[in-house]
Amino acid sequence: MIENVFKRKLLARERQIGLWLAMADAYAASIAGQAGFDWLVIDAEHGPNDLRSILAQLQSIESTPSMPVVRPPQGEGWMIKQLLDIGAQTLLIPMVENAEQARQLVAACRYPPRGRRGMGAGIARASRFNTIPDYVDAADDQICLLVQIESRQGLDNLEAIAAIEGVDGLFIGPADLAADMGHTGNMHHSAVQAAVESAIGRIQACGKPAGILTFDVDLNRRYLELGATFVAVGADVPIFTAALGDLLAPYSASATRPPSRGY
Ligand SMILES: O=C(O)C(=O)C[C@H](O)[C@@H](O)CO
Repeated sequence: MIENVFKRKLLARERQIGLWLAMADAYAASIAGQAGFDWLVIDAEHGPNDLRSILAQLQSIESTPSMPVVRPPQGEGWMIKQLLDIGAQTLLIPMVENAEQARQLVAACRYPPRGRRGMGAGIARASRFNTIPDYVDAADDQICLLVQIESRQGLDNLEAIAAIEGVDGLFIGPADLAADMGHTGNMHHSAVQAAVESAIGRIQACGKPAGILTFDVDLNRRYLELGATFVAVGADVPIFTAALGDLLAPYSASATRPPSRGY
């Protein structure tokens, strides 16, 4: 069986530094994989990814030291089935707001009788095309399910969501949380930051690892100090945009200099 190193380290509470990939490009994913990040999010919620582009990125990351995490547009059973069959082992599910939703997600990630994942990996990449003889027996334990808490309702139900066996980590989405709290585009608002910091503590008090994404290095240091285990520190698109703007700036007043506000 292929070991999910991200999951092993997460459960051991080893700090893991990640990068968001929204370029939806396998060649760019290879470059990011060689840069030394522990984990890379292939983002199909806001990146223009489909099953084929996710597959290509999984294949290119496999030959690097990084571990892939796939974020589908939402937590639908049929999407999860396809992603697991192409070999994704770690999923990050957006907008999880209650325990029942979390329970359904866990079931979608596990074979019967523990869950309701459809049989068929024998013809898919997950089992390396049926060359992993014990795949069906060993698969469940290598799947890592991360759920995103990014609304007031999700915060209200945080403890109930964390209590679901099979939820391996809780990841705070500060941009969506800020929007839901009425501070759209301003995750730095003091009320949002207070909610984020409290959530990091509450997740750990439940005995689960906490994760988050921000492009702000000082906030990342703070979150790590507070005990966050898996922290994504940037995203490929804004990094590329800023680097191109910096390159062009000495020659042109029209160089693009986007604000780094983290949404
Ligand atoms: O709410 C958030 O924050 C997220 O879910 C991450 C966002 O999708 C975005 O900030 C990625 O750049």
